[in-house]
Amino acid sequence: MSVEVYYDDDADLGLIQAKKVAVIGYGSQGHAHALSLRDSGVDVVIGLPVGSKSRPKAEEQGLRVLTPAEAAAEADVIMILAPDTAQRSLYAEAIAPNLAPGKAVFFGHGFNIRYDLIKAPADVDVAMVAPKGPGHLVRRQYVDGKGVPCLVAVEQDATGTAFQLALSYAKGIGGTRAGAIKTTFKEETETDLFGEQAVLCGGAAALVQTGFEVLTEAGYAPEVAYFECLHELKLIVDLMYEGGIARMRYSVSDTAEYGDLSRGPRVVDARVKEEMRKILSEIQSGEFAREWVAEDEAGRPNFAKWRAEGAVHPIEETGQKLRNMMSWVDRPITETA
Ligand SMILES: NC(=O)C1=CN([C@@H]2O[C@H](COP(=O)(O)OP(=O)(O)OC[C@H]3O[C@@H](n4cnc5c(N)ncnc54)[C@H](OP(=O)(O)O)[C@@H]3O)[C@@H](O)[C@H]2O)C=CC1
Ligand SMILES: CC[C@](O)(C(C)=O)C(=O)O
Ligand SMILES: [Mg+2]
Ligand SMILES: [Mg+2]
Repeated sequence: MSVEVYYDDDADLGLIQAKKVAVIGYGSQGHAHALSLRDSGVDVVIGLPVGSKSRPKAEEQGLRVLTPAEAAAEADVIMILAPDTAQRSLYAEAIAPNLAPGKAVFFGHGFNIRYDLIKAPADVDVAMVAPKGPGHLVRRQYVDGKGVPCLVAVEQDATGTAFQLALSYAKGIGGTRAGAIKTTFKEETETDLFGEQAVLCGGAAALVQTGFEVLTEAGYAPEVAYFECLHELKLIVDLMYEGGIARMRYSVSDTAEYGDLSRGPRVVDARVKEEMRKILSEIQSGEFAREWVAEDEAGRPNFAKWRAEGAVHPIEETGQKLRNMMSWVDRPITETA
């Protein structure tokens, strides 16, 4: 099955420049979309609740900030970049009452549409522009003249132009510099959740922490274990990013490559693969979504407990100390104006 990939020349920036865009939320993705759209010549307004701690940041960066309802009322395109768990009530209270035929509701991730938490009226466009990277890097890449690839999807095409408009939006945030892939809300949501749970965040964090624990519990210095299991991972992944696993294997020693080929499959073995399949089926069945929505409604007790446990894992203290010695590594996460 081949996918359709769109680049800058396939997208007409004029389509989004002709609209007023409300970006609702000014966090990781919100600030990146808003600032890059503005720099691409788009008329942007930010929607944030009164008292939101993001308000001063957006205002300092020269953006006009209204409440979500006011921003939605003014805009032709409403991009929802509040947390996934906040979107359902935000939509019901502030966005739905301010929709009109021909407007567009956009998402940066398909969670609320895929799991039927939001249902838009038939006369509006519903589309998605989902960058495949953290918001702060989406902005950094845009500023550096590069881009983070995006997934673009249309759930509802009331105007007949929803896809071209979404592609134009993707161009405005630098996505079509790297490539925008046409997909569906279902595919984006399920693969994004799987990727972050099994590989990118959950899998990688557990791999790093466990490797660090094995070395330090065996008596090796935490500093050596940190460099080995965390710091160097970025350098190894950089090679994979640039030229695939093959380039990484080309660059490491034969000894490392033999260890990789002979031991890697023992670490990520058939049991791990089976667990990954289970994780995927919980996503596909909606079990994960129900669990996460219930956890959020209960005040996030497990989330808070696990987050606190992670924050005091010994690798964090060791890392903090070592990163302080490498000024070029500890690059603060800033909202690049
Ligand atoms: N983080 C990422 O890089 C990626 C995120 N996404 C998707 O983008 C969306 C946004 O996620 P992310 O950027 O991580 O979110 P963040 O948690 O970083 O930021 C959320 C923003 O929304 C604001 N907010 C909170 N509640 C409301 C509300 N009820 N109404 C309006 N604004 C509100 C917050 O304000 P305050 O400061 O007051 O809390 C904050 O500005 C999600 O759908 C996510 O899945 C997709 C790809 C990557
Ligand atoms: C990998 C995590 C992510 O899906 C992302 C940055 O793409 C997210 O939801 O933040
Ligand atoms: Mg993602
Ligand atoms: Mg995600």
